Amino acid sequence: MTPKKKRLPLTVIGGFLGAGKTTLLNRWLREANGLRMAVLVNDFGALNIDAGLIAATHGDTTALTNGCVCCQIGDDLGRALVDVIEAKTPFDAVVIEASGVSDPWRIAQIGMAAPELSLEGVIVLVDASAVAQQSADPLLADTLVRQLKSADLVVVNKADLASAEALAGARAWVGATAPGTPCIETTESAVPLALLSGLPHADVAPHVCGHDCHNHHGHDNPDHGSLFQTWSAQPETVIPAATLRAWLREVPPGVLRLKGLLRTGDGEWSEVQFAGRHGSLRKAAPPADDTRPGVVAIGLRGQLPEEALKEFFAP
Ligand SMILES: Nc1nc2c(ncn2[C@@H]2O[C@H](COP(=O)(O)OP(=O)(O)OP(=O)(O)O)[C@@H](O)[C@H]2O)c(=O)[nH]1
Repeated sequence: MTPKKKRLPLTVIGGFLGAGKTTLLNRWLREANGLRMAVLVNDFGALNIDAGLIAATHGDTTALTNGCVCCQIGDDLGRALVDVIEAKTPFDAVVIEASGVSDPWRIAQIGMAAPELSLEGVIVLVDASAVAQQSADPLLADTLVRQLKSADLVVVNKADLASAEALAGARAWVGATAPGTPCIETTESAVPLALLSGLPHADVAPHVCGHDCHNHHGHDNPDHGSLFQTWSAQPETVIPAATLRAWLREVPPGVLRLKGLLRTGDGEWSEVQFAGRHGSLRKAAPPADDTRPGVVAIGLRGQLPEEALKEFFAP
């Protein structure tokens, strides 16, 4: 019997800004243990900080640039997927991290167009500690709902930061928005890699969700690129860790998400993160290549405090 050529499983990770997508990706890469995973990362912003954070520890990461993967860089994604499919040393799986403001289902559709790929599923993360506030914001709600409706599996993450009441609220919101979609709760995006093969295979049934797919994955308002705005800088000077920590305690209003890799001392680098009202700073290995420091902030258009950001990061 001739063995059937195995199609490359594709998984798309989506979810709102800061929900834990990169954390999940890094976890899987740590667990991959001999599996060769191709990772395509898209950030909403001029600098692709995520690719830097992942590439700092793992290889085979392709940064997709130019904003939101689903509506602006279909070609880039297509080209990156062809490279993965045609790689001399074959990959075992491909994972795409969608930007925090994009619709992961659109990305999955681009992937499904390639006969060499088979869609394992779309995993959508939700920040348990912030989703109540985010979904109540009329300007953010549509993006969150669209993401959730794309999911084959919903991961309610950051359970450690949420009160019992907030967790119950997040669970109820997921249940009402994407009824019947499997949902798990995690801290630090603890979704085992082994779970991948258990996801519905969209090449068998386009989407196992119990709804009309067209409506279910409605894309009536894909223009989220104009809803959000980014600001970025590449500060060459050292910003001491204590100064950054103090700033993170009082991030100016209007910043929904901020992340970066910065110099915090002589030969010392730190990863700065802010999402859902929580900021953190941790030491990072100095980048091996000539990566420059960089920081990206995201907010609703017109609400990003650009002057305050510039004053602090790029005076
Ligand atoms: N306390 C806590 N922090 C978490 C958890 N998961 C992720 N984080 C932190 O939250 C911040 C954002 O996590 P990321 O994995 O970068 O989120 P993301 O969804 O990739 O963010 P974007 O790409 O900007 O949309 C980082 O500082 C993480 O270390 C969690 O379960 N609990």
